[in-house]
Amino acid sequence: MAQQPCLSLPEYRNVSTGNLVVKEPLNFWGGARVKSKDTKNSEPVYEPATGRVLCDMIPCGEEEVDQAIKSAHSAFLKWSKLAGMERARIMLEAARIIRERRSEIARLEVINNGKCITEAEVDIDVAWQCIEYFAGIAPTLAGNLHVYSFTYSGQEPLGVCVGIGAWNYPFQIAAWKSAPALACGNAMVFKPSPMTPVTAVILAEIYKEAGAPDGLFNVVQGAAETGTLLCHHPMVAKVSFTGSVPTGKKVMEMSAKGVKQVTLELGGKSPLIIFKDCELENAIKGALMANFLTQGEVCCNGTRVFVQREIMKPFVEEVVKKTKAISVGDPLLEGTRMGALISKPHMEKVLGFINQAKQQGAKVLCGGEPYVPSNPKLKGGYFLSPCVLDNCRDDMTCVKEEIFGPVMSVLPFDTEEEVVQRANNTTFGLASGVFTRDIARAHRVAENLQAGTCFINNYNVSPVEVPFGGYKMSGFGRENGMVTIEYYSQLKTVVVEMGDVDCDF
Ligand SMILES: NC(=O)C1=CN([C@@H]2O[C@H](COP(=O)(O)OP(=O)(O)OC[C@H]3O[C@@H](n4cnc5c(N)ncnc54)[C@H](O)[C@@H]3O)[C@@H](O)[C@H]2O)C=CC1
Ligand SMILES: C[N+](C)(C)CCCC(=O)O
Repeated sequence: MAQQPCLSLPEYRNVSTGNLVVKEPLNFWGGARVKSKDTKNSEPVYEPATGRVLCDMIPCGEEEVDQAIKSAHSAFLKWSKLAGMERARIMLEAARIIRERRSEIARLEVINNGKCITEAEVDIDVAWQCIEYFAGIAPTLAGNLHVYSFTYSGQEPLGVCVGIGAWNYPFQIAAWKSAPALACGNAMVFKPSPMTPVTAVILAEIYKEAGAPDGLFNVVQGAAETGTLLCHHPMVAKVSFTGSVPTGKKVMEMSAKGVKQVTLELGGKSPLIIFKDCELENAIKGALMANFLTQGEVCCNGTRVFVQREIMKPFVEEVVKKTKAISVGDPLLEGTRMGALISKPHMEKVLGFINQAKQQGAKVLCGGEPYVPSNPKLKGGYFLSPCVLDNCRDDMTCVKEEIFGPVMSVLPFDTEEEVVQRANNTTFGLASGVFTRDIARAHRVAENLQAGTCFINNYNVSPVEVPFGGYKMSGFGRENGMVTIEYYSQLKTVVVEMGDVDCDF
């Protein structure tokens, strides 16, 4: 096996856009970075802000996936026997190291993903908060004793869990999946998206440095083929997936063959409903937060913005003014508020949605075009000016399908009953939002919306203490919050007879 010791990584704290090349191996198992064996299927990974090759993603084959899973299994045997307090101590140390290396990890995330630095720093904070939160739960995972029937039940881990991640929150997704898994006593093999292979391996190094047994958190690189190998492997007990609906269905099918548990965190086309009695300035800020974080590449974004007709004009005027003022450019600069989309094909897909919207009668109020920053080193980057679409109708493609780009569709409505019905008229159900000063209306609308989250008078705030996940085709299972423990553990019931066996035979 081509194993290498933990490398001392270059100082990422000082890298700038356009000058980093990652050469270190990006897999991790057995407590060390591992070079992929077969380079023939390697794919270039691009820096979104420049279009330059950042590194090669060399997918893991069957033998390597097997090694990673076996490494996880041997760690699981040790880790699952530790007391919750001991697991917590190691996880808290991992959270502390992430905090210490925040700036360096955030910069790497920016270079690989294209999002702006202020957002990436928040993502890294959410990652260590998530690990800290689940570390806090680990010692509390005691069972229940039913004294008079003398039975007891307790939570046991599942075994080796697989995490499959998307490219929009690479480090944070790795933390959201590994923290509850490890807190419950499981081990994990994580496969990042082939487009963002760079930061998950740093999380693996951090867990090791914090004292985790070798093999506890492993990283295998690859795309669909490697993901398939993971889902089919007989030693895997669970798959937690973040990504698109079509791939989520495949993951579920493959997992069904081995009766593996599944968590699916899939796409969305979430509604944001703005009533005329709202505080308009906050509603406008909410609409921007609901659409333009991470260049609009966020699964829970509120991309269908329903605005009550009476306030449509002032809303649109101000939203367009603020959208035009978003500074797009070098994502590593403090002043930038929107970076580059993940890839050229993805940018073209988003532009295709905008063109189709125009053909179907939507009006582009601003943006929606490739943007070339003045800095020459960014001229090959995948930048797009943020876009607001007016004259939208519910039957348009831009209103029905997940675009995953900086495109807000604005739709007028008249009554609460009508808008709730239209908001629910989708196969997705990840998130939703409502702006109103009427507290009774806010709760009524939240109750009637078919979505896993409803934000009242804000959008896209997801503290790690609260569950996050979808209704309908946006998936099932939850991430974050106490409830996630249920998705990474199983219950053992022990029945104790205190007298003689009452036998019918
Ligand atoms: N819910 C969300 O947060 C996300 C939604 N999306 C949506 O999906 C679209 C396509 O993006 P992709 O990155 O191609 O998403 P995808 O769903 O194909 O990929 C997500 C992950 O699944 C892996 N994967 C792909 N095929 C697999 C298979 N057969 N078995 C196991 N794993 C497999 C990928 O390598 C990646 O790690 C986006 O344009 C967006 O609309 C994408 C990323 C995240
Ligand atoms: C961090 N947050 C809540 C804005 C989005 C996380 C979900 C995703 O992976 O898109």
